Amino acid sequence: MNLIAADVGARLGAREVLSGVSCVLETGWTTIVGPNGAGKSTLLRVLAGLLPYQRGTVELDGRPLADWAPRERAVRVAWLAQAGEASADLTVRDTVMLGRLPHLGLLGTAGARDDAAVDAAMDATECRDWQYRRLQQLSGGERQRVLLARALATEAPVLLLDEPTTHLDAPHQVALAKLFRRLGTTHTVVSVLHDLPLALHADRLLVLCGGRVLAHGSHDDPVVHAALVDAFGGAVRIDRSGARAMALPDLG
Ligand SMILES: Nc1ncnc2c1ncn2[C@@H]1O[C@H](COP(=O)(O)OP(=O)(O)OP(=O)(O)O)[C@@H](O)[C@H]1O
Repeated sequence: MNLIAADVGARLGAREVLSGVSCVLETGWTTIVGPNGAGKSTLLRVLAGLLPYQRGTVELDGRPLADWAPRERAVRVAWLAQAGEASADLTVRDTVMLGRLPHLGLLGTAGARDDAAVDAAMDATECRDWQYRRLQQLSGGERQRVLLARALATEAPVLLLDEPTTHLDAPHQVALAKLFRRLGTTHTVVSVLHDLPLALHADRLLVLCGGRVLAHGSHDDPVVHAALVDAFGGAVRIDRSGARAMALPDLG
């Protein structure tokens, strides 16, 4: 399932935050990178149908996003917010079960299918061991893994994840990158990441700066590397000496 943005322009207040953004997001793991304020979260919110835009079109599987009924869209597009909201009083399991809401009927009764999806999502982010603890009893990184599990529990074919690795330690960041790579073989995974070394493991990078797409392509594309250096004003250098390019801070 793909998401296609064509010439999207979006304003927040009086500011034009996205200008002429076009991109095709399809099966695979794409990471959006760019400096603070580049418009990454705004683009993700537009793609999720959470923010109206003033120009252009966004289509999910060939149909304008706005034409999808909210529940139809919610079972196809999962969303993880940058600072995800969750009730501190809920248990981990109940929080992850909220990801099943778009699937539940009018009575809202979860069945075996929902339980299985919740178990699989908790296993994927390693939070099943504390499924009966409340969110208020978790650390920042543990909470983040629960919120990611909530998004995964939707079993949506399109995952839009705003800074999913926030608060995570190195082993869990690596585990997530592996998960996204694996999911990317069947799903459309779009993440916003600030961690460039990790971002370069995505199948494709979308470099955003000043609300415009500077480049969109493979992690080994020199045009993408040049756009990264451009976007970060030379604070980043790309080392292409190894089997896979690395983005490194350039301290001069
Ligand atoms: N409610 C708002 N009203 C006006 N401008 C806003 C509003 N929210 C965000 N902006 C501006 O829109 C621009 C894009 O914001 P956005 O959150 O999309 O950036 P980002 O690339 O995700 O940044 P970061 O890396 O800091 O998370 C920023 O310049 C920001 O100041």
